[in-house]
Amino acid sequence: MKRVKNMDPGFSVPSLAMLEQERRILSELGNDITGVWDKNDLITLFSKRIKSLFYFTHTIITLIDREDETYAAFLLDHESPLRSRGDYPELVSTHFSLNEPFMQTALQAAEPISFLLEDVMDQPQNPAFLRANYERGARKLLMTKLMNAGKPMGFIHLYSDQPDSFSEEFRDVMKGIAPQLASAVSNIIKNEEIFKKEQEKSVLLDLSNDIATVRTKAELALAVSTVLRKINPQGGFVIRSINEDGTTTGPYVYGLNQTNGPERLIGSDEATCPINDGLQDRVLNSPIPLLFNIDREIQRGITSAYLRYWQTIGFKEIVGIRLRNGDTDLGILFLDIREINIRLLQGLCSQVSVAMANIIASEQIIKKQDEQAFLLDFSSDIARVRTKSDLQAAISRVLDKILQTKLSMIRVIDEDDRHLSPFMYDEELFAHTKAHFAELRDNRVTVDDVYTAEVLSSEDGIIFNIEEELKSGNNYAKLWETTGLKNVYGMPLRVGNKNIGTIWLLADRLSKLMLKGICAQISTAIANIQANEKLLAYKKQLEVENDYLKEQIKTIYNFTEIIGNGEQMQKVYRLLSLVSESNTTVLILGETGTGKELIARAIHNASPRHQKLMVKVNCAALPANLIESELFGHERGSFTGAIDRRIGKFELANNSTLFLDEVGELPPEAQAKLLRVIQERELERLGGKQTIKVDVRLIAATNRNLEEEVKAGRFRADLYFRLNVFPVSLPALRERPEDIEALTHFFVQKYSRNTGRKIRKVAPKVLQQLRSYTWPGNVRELEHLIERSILLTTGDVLQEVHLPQNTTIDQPGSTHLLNRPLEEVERSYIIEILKRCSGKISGVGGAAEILQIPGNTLHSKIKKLGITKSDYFS
Ligand SMILES: Nc1ncnc2c1ncn2[C@@H]1O[C@H](COP(=O)(O)OP(=O)(O)OP(=O)(O)O)[C@@H](O)[C@H]1O
Repeated sequence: MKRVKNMDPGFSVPSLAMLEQERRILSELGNDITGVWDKNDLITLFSKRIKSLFYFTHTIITLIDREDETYAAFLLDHESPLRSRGDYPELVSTHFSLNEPFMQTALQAAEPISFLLEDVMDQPQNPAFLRANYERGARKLLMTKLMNAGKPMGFIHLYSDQPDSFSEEFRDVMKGIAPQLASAVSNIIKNEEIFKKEQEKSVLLDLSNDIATVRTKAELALAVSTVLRKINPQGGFVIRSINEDGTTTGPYVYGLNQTNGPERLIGSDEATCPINDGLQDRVLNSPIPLLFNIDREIQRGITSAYLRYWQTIGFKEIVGIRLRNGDTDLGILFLDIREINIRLLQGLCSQVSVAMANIIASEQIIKKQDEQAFLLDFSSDIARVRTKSDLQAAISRVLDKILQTKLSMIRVIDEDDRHLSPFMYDEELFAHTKAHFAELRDNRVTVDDVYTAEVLSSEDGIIFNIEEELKSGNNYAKLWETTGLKNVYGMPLRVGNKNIGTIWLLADRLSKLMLKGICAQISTAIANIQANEKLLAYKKQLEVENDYLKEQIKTIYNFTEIIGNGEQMQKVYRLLSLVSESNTTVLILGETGTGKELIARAIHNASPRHQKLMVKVNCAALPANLIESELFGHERGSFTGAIDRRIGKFELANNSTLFLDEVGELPPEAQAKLLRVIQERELERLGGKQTIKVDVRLIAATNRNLEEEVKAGRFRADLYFRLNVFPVSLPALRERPEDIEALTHFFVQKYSRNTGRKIRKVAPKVLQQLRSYTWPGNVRELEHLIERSILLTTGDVLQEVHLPQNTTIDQPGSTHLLNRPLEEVERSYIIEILKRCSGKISGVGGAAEILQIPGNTLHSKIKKLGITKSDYFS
């Protein structure tokens, strides 16, 4: 509706009625405008009323931003011809500088001022919207300043496609209604602010209602999604929480809209990113929300996987704001929104933070409860453990199957408090690197070893990151790497305050509480196993001692009763009283059957060690290949036939006396070992690695002339000197005939008692016979003779003894064998065979082989029959 007056400048005098109408319209407009609170209302009202009076094509209201000296569109006309332009959104969102010539002119003008677009649009600094309007047909622009509290707050721009538009009258009208327009704009701004605040309040209030009931992550995700929908219905969000390690973050909860595609990052491995990635750290350090352009951040070189993922799902700009509870950073809320409303976001974040802290706290409580329940289960499993295999089973059940944790190695500290021996490990785990594993396993690790020392001295163990250990050249790391797990947990095993070993577990993650609990349980189990093993060893030792004792009781009569008070034996007694109480090594020399063992027992019984059993080893009675095992013991599997661990006689005699009978018969290797044990007072079992300290008193005996044996090279001189510390020589029976009577009476009594006979006397003739015999088998021979004779005696007097005829012994092949006792025949026959074998008893071509009896049996027979070397070497 073009106004006639404007269309025809010549028609200058308006009719009264027209003026009236104009005044009425303007006054109505003024009244109506002051009541406007909404942007659309204002522009509609303005266009409706003014366009019926004056001609213009479209309008726009801009507002000045004093802070950054700019102005930007505030109120747009729906009829603007610019709307069809591609750059329209940019034009209406651009903040133009106030300091360009066009705007400066408009600002300085006291009254509405018009411009011909042609004149101003191409001036270099002038705003782009001038040319844009021109291109859409506008020719003239009228700028009317809107004032608020004496300062310009903005402009109403009116455009016309007629270069002669905007008459003086129109400018007067605009000047007249400018204050009302300004106050309407102020109202709208205020109204918008109030509305915005109300909206914020209602958003936060709704959120706080929702948040109050949040207990789980899913509920938190829902609450944040709901609030976000109000702020930006299209946007998604991700909350990344700070992991336990304090250096990385991972996705915590998220809400991505439908267009954002699959949420594949969540829970996947790459989702964990370092905090210091150049973006997350910036957000965490900023008290206000930060807006990021994702493409730009990636161009800047930030490589974190979440950023690339967001790019692929179409996020363009992201606002990041830190989530904190008190002084503790919890994580970051990333929102897919373009506009930052600091107050709203801060309100949102503080509520989310509280909810998140609550969820984390309740998750921790649940986790702790789960862990405690788990440890309780484990502890009841462990309580049943008695053996290593029980423990291995319990560990594999719990660690492997439930915690995805592998046992690399348990080492326990040896008795020497210095070395650590492998106690348990999972060989399967290193199946591909068997050789390397075996090499490291067999290393004699000590408590001073770098990693072991570090672990043993730590309070709660050390976590070794395998990747970092590889870089730093840790030799074990190459082995660990093959398992594909990330960390090694080296933990001390302790019972009370005492370190008992180390445990090395492989896992990606383990909680401290669990680790401590598991290690405490395993420590107890190991201590129990060790105690149990000790108990079994004691039991075994007791059994061995017991067997030994039983065996000894069969052969031992009355140790303290040594018969014979003659001059020769008195000398012996004097020596015994000198040496018994000390720990000195005694070497007892004497022919066979002179009572060397008896004297050895007498020394032991008179020594402070008498509470414990004296242990005897007959060095002649054992095959050479078993002597070492007999003396020093062996570990299981140390040689063929060693099916069980065995304690040697040396260990058995710990804190007691070891009697080495027939020491002259020891083979050379055994002599060397014996020497070492005597020198060092410690030994190693065959096939064993551990050294065992022993406190043993040695008594050795031999019927050989050891000096000659040394000279002949059959006996080590150094061993001889070690044994010959305190020699005691026992007289042959023929050298002490004065004792024969007492010995005879002693044996008569003993065997009468044993056989139930009542022989009270020995005929003088018999005593005479006994005294005149040469006794090659010494006291033993006398004892056996009396035993035999008693069986043949019928009355209560021993009237007859059957002494061997020395002259006939040497002729066993003769007819004299007839009419002789079986034992004598046996004796003569054995001597004959021994002569033929040049004294060789066992082995190929030995007497035992010819006689077809075991070597040990032949030894016993030789002893029993009183056969000496002089019998067959003469
Ligand atoms: N003085 C003694 N009083 C009582 N019995 C004795 C005496 N001397 C030896 N005997 C007895 O003689 C037997 C042989 O003694 P013993 O075994 O001690 O001799 P030995 O010298 O060790 O013999 P061998 O060298 O053959 O091993 C034993 O039964 C022992 O009790």
